[in-house]
Amino acid sequence: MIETLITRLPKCELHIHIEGSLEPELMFALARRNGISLPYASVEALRRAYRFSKLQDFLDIYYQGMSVLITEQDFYDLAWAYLERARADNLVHVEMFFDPQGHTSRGVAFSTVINGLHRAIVDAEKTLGIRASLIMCFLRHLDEADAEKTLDAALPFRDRIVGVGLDSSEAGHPPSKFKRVFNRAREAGFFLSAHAGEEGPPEYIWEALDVLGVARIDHGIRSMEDQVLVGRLARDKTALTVCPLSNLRLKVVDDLAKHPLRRMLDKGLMVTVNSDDPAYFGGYVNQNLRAVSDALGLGRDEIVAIVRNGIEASLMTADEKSKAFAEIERVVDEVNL
Ligand SMILES: Nc1ncnc2[nH]cnc12
Ligand SMILES: [Zn+2]
Repeated sequence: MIETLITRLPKCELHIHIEGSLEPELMFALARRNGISLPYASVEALRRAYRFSKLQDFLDIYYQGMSVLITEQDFYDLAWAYLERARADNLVHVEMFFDPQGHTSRGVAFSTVINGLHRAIVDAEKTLGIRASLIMCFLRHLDEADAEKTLDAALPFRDRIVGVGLDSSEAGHPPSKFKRVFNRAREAGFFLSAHAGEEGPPEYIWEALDVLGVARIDHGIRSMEDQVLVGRLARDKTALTVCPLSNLRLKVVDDLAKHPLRRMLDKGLMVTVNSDDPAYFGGYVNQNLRAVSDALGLGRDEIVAIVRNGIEASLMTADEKSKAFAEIERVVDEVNL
């Protein structure tokens, strides 16, 4: 029954790295198309390599995987495959991260990336009825000057990018390292978010809020180690884009039954559930919702609250949000748990 509810509710995804949706089958197809050889004999061998003991283990494989993306059509095919999959999960709106420096550092032009992703988004809106927006992330293991250059490259495409985020290796790379570039992004009118408190300490969440001035925290699960911070996040209704299967696969939690998500909800935090890098972590949004529902015994009210949070925290228009809330009411009545 919870299963039916999860499937049928209209949902948003606010934390998906589009390069992290590159399924092994598509990775091999693109490698073949572009004459690139991968250091794995088969799709199965590649999948077997997806055993991580920390964030950096994953990132090493993730950057290697994205090296098959060369042409505009590759970026189109990547985003299109994800959007079709998202539609099957009944997502109505997606805010999609992309990592331009993961491509420009390999000689792929910024315009190639953005043109391919944007074209898939336009087509998906027309033929799948799903809306998507792009959030450009700076790689925090690189220096701020590199992020500044990336922001300069993005400005001609300002109308195709809604926001700016911060991702990659968290430990040792505090948000404050990117203070100036985030200030510039704010002045240019971008929505701001940052990964913080995934592996990094609660101090990084404070910095993301107070130094970078972000409106949303990606992950943020380590906020639970600082009750003053929890109070602040709850009072301000700051959305946290939590990614349970990612946390499990990257050993941020060793057991989903111990995941802090339910405690976060109990503290009044605005928790949303998302997939992060679904091709690597074994689940899209519905699978993440199912997994936490099973492991933490979440019932109808908690699932509906999480899904409503995702809609509320999204960049959809007020009108789109009202429609989604009305559809939630309708589905809840119909499923009648
Ligand atoms: N979970 C994650 N944390 C930080 N950077 C990432 N880039 C892609 N996935 C990420
Ligand atoms: Zn992420």
